[in-house]
Amino acid sequence: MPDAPPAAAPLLDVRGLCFARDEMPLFGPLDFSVQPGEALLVQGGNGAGKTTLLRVLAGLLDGGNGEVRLAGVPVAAAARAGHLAYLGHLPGLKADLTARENLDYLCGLLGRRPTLDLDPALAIVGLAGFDEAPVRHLSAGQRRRLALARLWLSPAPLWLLDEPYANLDLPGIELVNRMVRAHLDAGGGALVTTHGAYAAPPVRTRLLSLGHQEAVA
Ligand SMILES: Nc1ncnc2c1ncn2[C@@H]1O[C@H](COP(=O)(O)OP(=O)(O)OP(=O)(O)O)[C@@H](O)[C@H]1O
Repeated sequence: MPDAPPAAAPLLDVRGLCFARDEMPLFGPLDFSVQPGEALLVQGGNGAGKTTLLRVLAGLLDGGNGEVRLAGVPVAAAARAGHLAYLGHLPGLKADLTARENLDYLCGLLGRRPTLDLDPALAIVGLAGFDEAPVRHLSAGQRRRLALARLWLSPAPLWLLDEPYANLDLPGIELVNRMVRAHLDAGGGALVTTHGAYAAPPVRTRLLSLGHQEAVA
């Protein structure tokens, strides 16, 4: 009988991840993984460490101890940006560049799905017609939508989404949910932080409350 094919490595596998600030432990040790097709919801109150966790995972913040594997391979913090897509509180856009120039710049820096172009991505997030607008003229929600266009263009299978619903109207919340669902259907995975007080993606989701993890679906 032929051997069963090896199981795919998790998109993200975290072992013994701890973080302390000024020698005060904030979280950990944490052990969790994200499989292809799965979202992990990171919950906790204000100041619990959700943003810190995502920034440590994205390699934007030093000081985390433990092992982080991406698709089965240990990846040092400094090398992680090219392997995942991070959507933070601040959209990471350049205010003086136009919406389209920002996408062009970020895709040049971080890569782009070859099957997708910038204009369709702008249209998907509801920014058709805003391509030549400088980002400083966009509202907070429009900037968040532009950051979502960048996310949609990213070739990275793992998304780290910090409060992705912030500043979005109801259609924007539904847009995030559609994007997450499509990304997971295509074999991607996501970590999504939320206070739990409002929207969460309607997808196969496990829950990570900082300090303990439980299956909810
Ligand atoms: N740059 C910083 N310097 C010092 N302490 C910080 C810094 N950033 C965050 N903290 C502290 O670290 C803790 C965790 O902050 P973090 O932003 O990760 O929490 P959070 O769970 O994302 O909170 P919220 O739900 O309010 O966004 C908080 O006590 C915060 O005050």
